[in-house]
Amino acid sequence: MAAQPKKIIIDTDPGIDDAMAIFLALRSPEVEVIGLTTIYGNVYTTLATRNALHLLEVAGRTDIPVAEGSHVTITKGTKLRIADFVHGVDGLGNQNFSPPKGKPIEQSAVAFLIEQAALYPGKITVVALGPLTNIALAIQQDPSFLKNIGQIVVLGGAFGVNGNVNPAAEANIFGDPDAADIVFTSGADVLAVGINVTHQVVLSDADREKLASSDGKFAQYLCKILEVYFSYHRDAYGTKGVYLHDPAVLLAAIDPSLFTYTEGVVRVQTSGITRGVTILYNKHKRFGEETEWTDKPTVKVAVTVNAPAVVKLIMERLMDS
Ligand SMILES: O=c1[nH]cnc2c1ncn2[C@@H]1O[C@H](CO)[C@@H](O)[C@H]1O
Repeated sequence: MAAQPKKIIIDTDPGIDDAMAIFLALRSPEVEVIGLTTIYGNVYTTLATRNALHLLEVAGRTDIPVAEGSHVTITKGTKLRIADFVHGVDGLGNQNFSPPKGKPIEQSAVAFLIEQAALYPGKITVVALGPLTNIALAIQQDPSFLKNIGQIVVLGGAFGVNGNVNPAAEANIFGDPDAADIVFTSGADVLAVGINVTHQVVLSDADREKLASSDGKFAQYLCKILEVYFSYHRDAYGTKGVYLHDPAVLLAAIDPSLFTYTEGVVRVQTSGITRGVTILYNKHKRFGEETEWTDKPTVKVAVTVNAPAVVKLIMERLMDS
């Protein structure tokens, strides 16, 4: 008998690469998307909700609930850093899509996360593609969430490399460093995939042409919205391709064997010039003194990725849609 698909909730701030990840999930028989929860990051939360509903309408999957997440950081910060220069002002490549017909469910993202984890104890994977506010709030608000949640797969961090917001910090962690530190030290089964790994997963110009020439519904849609993302990468990195952060991380939730991992304690700097930096203690040295890493739960952190296999799988699934 075929294995039951893994139930996933995607916590997302769509976002062009978020759109790819959501479509990829909907084309992946290994997982069942039981809901989308929204968060600020690439766009403000209100627009993230609108875009999540829109993407599900494009996919013909309005059966999937969307629960709106926090509009502020866990410390109630409202000076959010929004990456409209990466994704366009609408978050989806400046396409002026008409507003979605659907509405988010009444329940908040945090309430939805807590409820679903309790309904399916140990069975749900949260794929967190934005700042970690909703997940940290779920951890704080209900002690049962930590016990009930299966795995939390996080796109976040820059382990041993420069960030993408500044030399220290990666965008999702920078968005809410306090929330990230709560999640990483919570004791949950956390797998973090940082940009040290996702920067190896590149969609080239040639790949994009291949997507454009396929008649896959998702491929066609994505080709429309990808131009802004390509142009940002050309300006910021001088590359002709784009980084597939979110879809790569979705695949880490689906098939962990596409990546290799290490395990250790991750702490996040929450202030100062290195605010948002992620530091993994690899346990190679036993420190004589207590540190801020001592006696904290460990998480898994991705180290390498089989990039050709990941890009191939993403392409295949988006073209076959
Ligand atoms: O330069 C950037 N600033 C802010 N966000 C970015 C930048 N580049 C990519 N992303 C977005 O942040 C996540 C990965 O860190 C991805 O979701 C990507 O779309």
